[in-house]
Amino acid sequence: MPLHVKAKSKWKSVTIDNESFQKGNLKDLLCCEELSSYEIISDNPVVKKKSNDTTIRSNSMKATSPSEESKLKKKKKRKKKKPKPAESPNTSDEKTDDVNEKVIIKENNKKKTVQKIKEIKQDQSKSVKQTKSNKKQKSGGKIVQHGVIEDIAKSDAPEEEQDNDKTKQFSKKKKKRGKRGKRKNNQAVKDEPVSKKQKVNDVSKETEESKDEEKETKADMSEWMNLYVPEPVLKSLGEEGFTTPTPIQTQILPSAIRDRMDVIGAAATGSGKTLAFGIPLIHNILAYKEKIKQQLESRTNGTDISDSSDNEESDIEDSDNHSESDQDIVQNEENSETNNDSDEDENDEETENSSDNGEEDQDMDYENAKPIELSSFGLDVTDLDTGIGSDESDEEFDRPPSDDDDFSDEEATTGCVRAVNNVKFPWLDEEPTAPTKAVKRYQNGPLLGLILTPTRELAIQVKNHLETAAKYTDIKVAVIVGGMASQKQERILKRCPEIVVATPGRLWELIEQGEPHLATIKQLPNLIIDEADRMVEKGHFEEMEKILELANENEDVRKSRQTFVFSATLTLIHSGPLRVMKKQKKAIKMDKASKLEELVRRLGVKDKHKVVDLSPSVGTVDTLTEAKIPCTTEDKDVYLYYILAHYPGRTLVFANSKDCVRRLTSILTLLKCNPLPLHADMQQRQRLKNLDRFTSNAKGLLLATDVAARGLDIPNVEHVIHYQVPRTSENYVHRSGRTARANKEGLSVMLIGPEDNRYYRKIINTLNKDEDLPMFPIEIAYMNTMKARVQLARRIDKQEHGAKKKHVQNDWFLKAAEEMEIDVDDNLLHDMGSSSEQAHSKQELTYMRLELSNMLKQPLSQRNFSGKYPTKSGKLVVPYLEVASTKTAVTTVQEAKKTKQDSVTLPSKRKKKNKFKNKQK
Ligand SMILES: Nc1ncnc2c1ncn2[C@@H]1O[C@H](COP(=O)(O)OP(=O)(O)OP(=O)(O)O)[C@@H](O)[C@H]1O
Repeated sequence: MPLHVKAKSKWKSVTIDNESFQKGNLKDLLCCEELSSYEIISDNPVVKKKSNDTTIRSNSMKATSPSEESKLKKKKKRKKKKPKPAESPNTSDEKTDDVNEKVIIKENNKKKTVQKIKEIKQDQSKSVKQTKSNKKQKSGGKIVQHGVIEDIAKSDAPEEEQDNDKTKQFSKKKKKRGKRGKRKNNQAVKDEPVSKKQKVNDVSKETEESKDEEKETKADMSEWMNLYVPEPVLKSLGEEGFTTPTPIQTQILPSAIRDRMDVIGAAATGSGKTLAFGIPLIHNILAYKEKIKQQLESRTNGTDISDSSDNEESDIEDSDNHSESDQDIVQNEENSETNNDSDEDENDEETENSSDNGEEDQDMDYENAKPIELSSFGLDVTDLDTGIGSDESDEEFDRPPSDDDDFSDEEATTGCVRAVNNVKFPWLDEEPTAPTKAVKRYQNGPLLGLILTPTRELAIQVKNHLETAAKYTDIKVAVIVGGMASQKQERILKRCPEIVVATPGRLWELIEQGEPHLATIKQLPNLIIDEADRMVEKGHFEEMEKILELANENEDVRKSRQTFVFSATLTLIHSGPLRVMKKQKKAIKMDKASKLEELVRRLGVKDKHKVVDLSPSVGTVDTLTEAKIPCTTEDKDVYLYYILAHYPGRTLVFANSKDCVRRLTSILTLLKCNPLPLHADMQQRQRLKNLDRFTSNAKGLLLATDVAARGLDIPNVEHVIHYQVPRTSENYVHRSGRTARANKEGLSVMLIGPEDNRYYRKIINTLNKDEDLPMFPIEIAYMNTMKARVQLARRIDKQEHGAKKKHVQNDWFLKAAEEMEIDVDDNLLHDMGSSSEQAHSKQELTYMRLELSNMLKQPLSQRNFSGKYPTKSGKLVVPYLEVASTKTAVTTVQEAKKTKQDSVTLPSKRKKKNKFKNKQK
């Protein structure tokens, strides 16, 4: 079959040294030219296939006569015919010589391709640059031949083409298949002719994959090795970059996993307590599941389960206890109702009737809205257009609750994706002939771990944390908290998650309703109480006590259960004022031991338990810088504004009441500080939305009550400001612990008004702070302008909020009267003033807003400015003073502290020097 070369670039002359001519080797040669880009064209339509624009170096002879051309072709043919025809698997007697030739060419090509791959693989270890230069150095002729043959081979065989396509598809799939697939694919690459480009691509893909694998294996996890961490958890820890266990994790894991002891853990905020209880929990569940699986297998094989389980080691004792419990579960569940409604419409909007207790976890009000993404909290909740930070944000606080307001569907991404039929657990009674059914049932097992937390946000966070740690297992984690429709949570529970993270109120509500999965709480093998000191506070969580009562009902179950009790302030002791102690001679001083004893008793912890107390003696971590600003109550707003304006890092401001948060939100919004409120009276989705916004903004400002004080792990919070001093030392520790987490620096500042003084003293005493906290340095130059702004903002807020409050109350009263069909005496309603008075008030507000807006455009300080120098344009240029400090707040406080220390020590040094001089005299 005639083949033609179609030039795609210009022929370039090639110089040949004279010696070659003299030897007579090139007597027929007229000229020598080189073609770097070309296309092979065959008369056969099937062979008409383009070569790639492979830029190659070639030595070509341009024949000037037909005889010379034919000679050249013959030469080429002879070269190509070298391989034995027998080597070709496709050779057939019926085929033409041309076809034979092509097959031979293909075989030849295959060999070269394989050789090439080997070469390229070897070259992988060298730099890319080197590889390129190596290729250039190779003989041009060889590469030409390779290129030609490759193209012919490709075009020649449609079947082959298909195979190649398959190979490509396969190579796409291989990524998913992992190692095994990759090995197979490599084989495929060897067997098939592949283009050079494809080869290089494949090899580079392979290298990328092996790099990924390396990354995975590269993380040195040796420090976790003696801590009995399950393999899949190690893998996810490695991925998270957690190569070193924190001290609390190192201390707790062996006792919890190897010795299966109950653990009471106290360690500083941000020290990794969640994983300290999370890893043992995951371990226990994996061990339990493995045991059940083995039992199932032995059942299906006709072996007696009890025999095999009796002979097991290590975990056996515990597992046996579990199986004992399981028997109970079976009995228990047999009596319970079977649910088969996993196909329910997931888009229902339901009314929520949370019964959660405590200031931190109250019922939410609801309203309709669009779904939004809450990345950091892993939730999809419905959106609100209230625009926090906007002038309308006040409405949010005053609006009466609406019935159809709720979390959107599946907002709490529980990670429970399996459809579940029922919560029955009768795998032990299953016929050995039905292994698949039994395995399915086994997957829908009882509740294996319950984690109780005081707030919804913390519960969601813990759930996310555990899901990450357990991502290479089949363990399902669900969150059950108030503020979500209980029907949806019931659906989540039907999927039988092994772990439930919950706030006590909603959990108890569902238990009371007889939710079948939660009914297995009576056989609960793992219980964790996070922030335990808060959870057991008197009258705080009534439901908590009821849950514990139920879980501890069966003494055998309680004894076989593993219980974890954690908090940063578990061992914090309040000494109390000495004069009171002296007066009440009989008063017993609460010490660590008695505090823990009380916890053990109330939570049903086993008598033999391990206490790990790594909490710092001063309550807070070393990396936390603390400071104070003593001031009048009135000036607190100004100082707060000052800190925010000077140090615009991510800041969390705590106030003692929801009303204070509301007021500050309004004022700081007017001052364009973009605050985000967070308190228990807000709708749950708005709470999460604000947390998410705060987390994603490096200069975010969150104004919160103590609902955000415990456990929240928001990355890189730079400052915590206590607008009001917390009433307990525990709250001070937890609030301050939102910054300076995981060995990072952070600042905690207390604004101390006259009403805060005694609480401040108490905190300093309880936390054994050996000295008064340093003053937070303030530059007086800015204060007057700041004060004027703040005062105006306060006036606006007062007028606006006052009118709004009256309006809402009147509306509510009128509505109630209408429902009761009674007339309302006008005297009972708030006087909103005449219409002209109302119009006047509105106008006044507009002026004030305008004035504030102008004020905010002015510089904060006009020092260095005499006001005498008009510019070319005739306007005065007010020098703009950069208000944001170039130093961090932490550095500012630390430097001020050092200067103060120096100034204290200096006079005494001077005195000494003087004494020395006097003596000399
Ligand atoms: N071994 C580890 N290596 C690195 N980071 C870790 C490790 N363990 C936990 N962390 C990270 O440290 C941070 C704090 O952990 P965690 O929230 O568990 O602290 P905590 O002790 O429970 O704090 P708090 O008392 O405030 O609740 C988290 O971001 C967590 O992912």
